[in-house]
Amino acid sequence: MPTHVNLITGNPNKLREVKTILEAAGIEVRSQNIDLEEVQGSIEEVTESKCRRAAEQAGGPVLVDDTSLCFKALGGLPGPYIKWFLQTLGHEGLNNLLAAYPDKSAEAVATFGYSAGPGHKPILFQGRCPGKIVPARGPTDFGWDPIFEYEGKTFAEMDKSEKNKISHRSLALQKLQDWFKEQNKGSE
Ligand SMILES: O=c1nc[nH]c2c1ncn2[C@H]1C[C@H](O)[C@@H](COP(=O)(O)OP(=O)(O)OP(=O)(O)O)O1
Ligand SMILES: [Mg+2]
Repeated sequence: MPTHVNLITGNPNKLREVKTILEAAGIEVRSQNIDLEEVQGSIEEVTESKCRRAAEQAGGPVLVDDTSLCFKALGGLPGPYIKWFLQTLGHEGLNNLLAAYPDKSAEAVATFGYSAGPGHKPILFQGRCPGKIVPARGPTDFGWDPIFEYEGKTFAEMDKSEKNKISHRSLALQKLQDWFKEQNKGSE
């Protein structure tokens, strides 16, 4: 296990969740807020490019998190473009996108990219959480949490610890920790 990671993000809510999850496993989370250009493409392409840029700009090992929200009825859109859809349409507009479809199911997808430094190929770790899109319920402090329902509760209605147990982000970070452990074995 590395003793720390450098999470490059401009999102304080993400940072808080990643800190809670990784610091429980003994990995210190440092962070730099570098504004990274985000390209278009598949979820994996977007994360890989974001991670490469982050490593170049930070000049060392980095971790990034790119989060998608995929609507089944829309063939996976907005996907990695959820940030712009959310900013432009809001919670109500996102619900309205699905008005024409009976299927409200969605998937929250966290894709972390880890790079050992500039020029090193990013390694991706993905976690997916199934849910459905509902009219907003609960506190509105983090993104689309109020409109994403998992087993009867929106993410916003859950305690932070409850969300962190089942979320897309915690599933992805579990894979990252498993990989760190594997790497350690190899070097022993
Ligand atoms: O667990 C989450 N629950 C609710 N909303 C969330 C979550 N995780 C990300 N989000 C929001 C933030 C942004 O509107 C979009 C993802 O965009 P994304 O580019 O990954 O995040 P960002 O630009 O805020 O931060 P960063 O500097 O790490 O790229 O979904
Ligand atoms: Mg972003």
